[in-house]
Amino acid sequence: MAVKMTITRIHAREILDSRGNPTIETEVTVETETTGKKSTARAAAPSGASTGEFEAIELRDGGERYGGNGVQQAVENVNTRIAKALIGRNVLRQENLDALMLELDGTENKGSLGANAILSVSLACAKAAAKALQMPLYRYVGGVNAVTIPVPMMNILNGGAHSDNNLDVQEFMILPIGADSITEGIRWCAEVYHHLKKLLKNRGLSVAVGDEGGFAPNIANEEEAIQLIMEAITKAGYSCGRGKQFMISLDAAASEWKGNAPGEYYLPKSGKRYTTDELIVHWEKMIRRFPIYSIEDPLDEEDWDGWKRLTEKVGDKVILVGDDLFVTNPVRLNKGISMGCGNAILIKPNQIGTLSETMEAIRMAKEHGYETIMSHRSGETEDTTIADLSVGLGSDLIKTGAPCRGERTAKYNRLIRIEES
Ligand SMILES: O=C(O)[C@@H](CO)OP(=O)(O)O
Ligand SMILES: [Mg+2]
Repeated sequence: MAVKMTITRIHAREILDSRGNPTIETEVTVETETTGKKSTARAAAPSGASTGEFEAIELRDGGERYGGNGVQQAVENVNTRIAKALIGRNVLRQENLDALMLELDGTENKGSLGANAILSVSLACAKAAAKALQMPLYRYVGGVNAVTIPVPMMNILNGGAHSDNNLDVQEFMILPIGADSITEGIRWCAEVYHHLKKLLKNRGLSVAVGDEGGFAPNIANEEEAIQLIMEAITKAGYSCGRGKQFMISLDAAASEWKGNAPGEYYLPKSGKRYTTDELIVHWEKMIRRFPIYSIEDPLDEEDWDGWKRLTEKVGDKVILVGDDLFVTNPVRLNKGISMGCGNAILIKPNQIGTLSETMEAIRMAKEHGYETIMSHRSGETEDTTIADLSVGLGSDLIKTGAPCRGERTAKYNRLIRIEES
């Protein structure tokens, strides 16, 4: 006999994210048929700043309230249209629930209900199901396969769209690849973070932080930023390089560098211009010079041919991560796989809008040998769902910001607890 856990209540509200912008949070209550016991769980949608052009639509109200950023329409969509369609359904049928919301939305990009509305319901349903079954979320989504903890990629220096002042590259991350556990890896990263702070202070540079908690000093260029980070790693007593304790990852977020025409790049802060081929040469040099584990969005989201050429040239030396390129979308990932673009995918559930499609993207990536990196957004809440998903869905890595700011540490701390369990 199939177990039935019926959705009895769905309620959304508008809350604040870490940038002080409104976002949507949804609560789902389910009743276990055999016992009559009720379980409630909630999930919130995060929000990006350097959003990919091909992401599912995040519904915002427009108008004057919250400068147009309100999500009252998305809240209304959950409390009326989605609630009506899902109440009475079995919460254990996640795929079915997600498919129902897609059907109800009826658009290609979830622009009718809003991907933020849909995601908050999709994740809250999974969390409520896990709670009703008295299991942690990672176990519910991963079953017996949930046995590995990802390596953290900590963004300790912010640039690009995440800070107004300094560098064109958006994120400078450290990876404790030599750590034996995530608890140890997180500690190493936090130690490096504090040494970087000291180094910056000693040089009279600002230690104010960007959106993801990394420092945002006025540094002249990317090379200097990486050198500083490597110095902080050494000062903290660790080694840096392939096969050593730490490696470095970058998120160029090059879709923010659109030039006048396709194949042309303009870096807004330094004022530099590149063609696709010049940028490829630039990345080849950077990889030769520094211990770089991965580069995310090294090229624009529409520069498929450039991605293919770059992957052919350096794909055996470095991980090339598609964020804006793939937008967690199985259709775009499929195109990238068949063309040979990149060798890893960033997984952001809110780029696609449902848990089922997120799982599909991960399944496809794994099947084709692409690394998977679970990721936060630059606008986050204290919701820790992605920590559980990273374990449950077997992500190789997780990027969720600096070891400071509560919305970031909430995820790292959750991973420490999962590891202990
Ligand atoms: O580009 C990214 O990878 C993300 C998260 O770090 O930034 P945003 O959420 O602003 O898109
Ligand atoms: Mg990115």
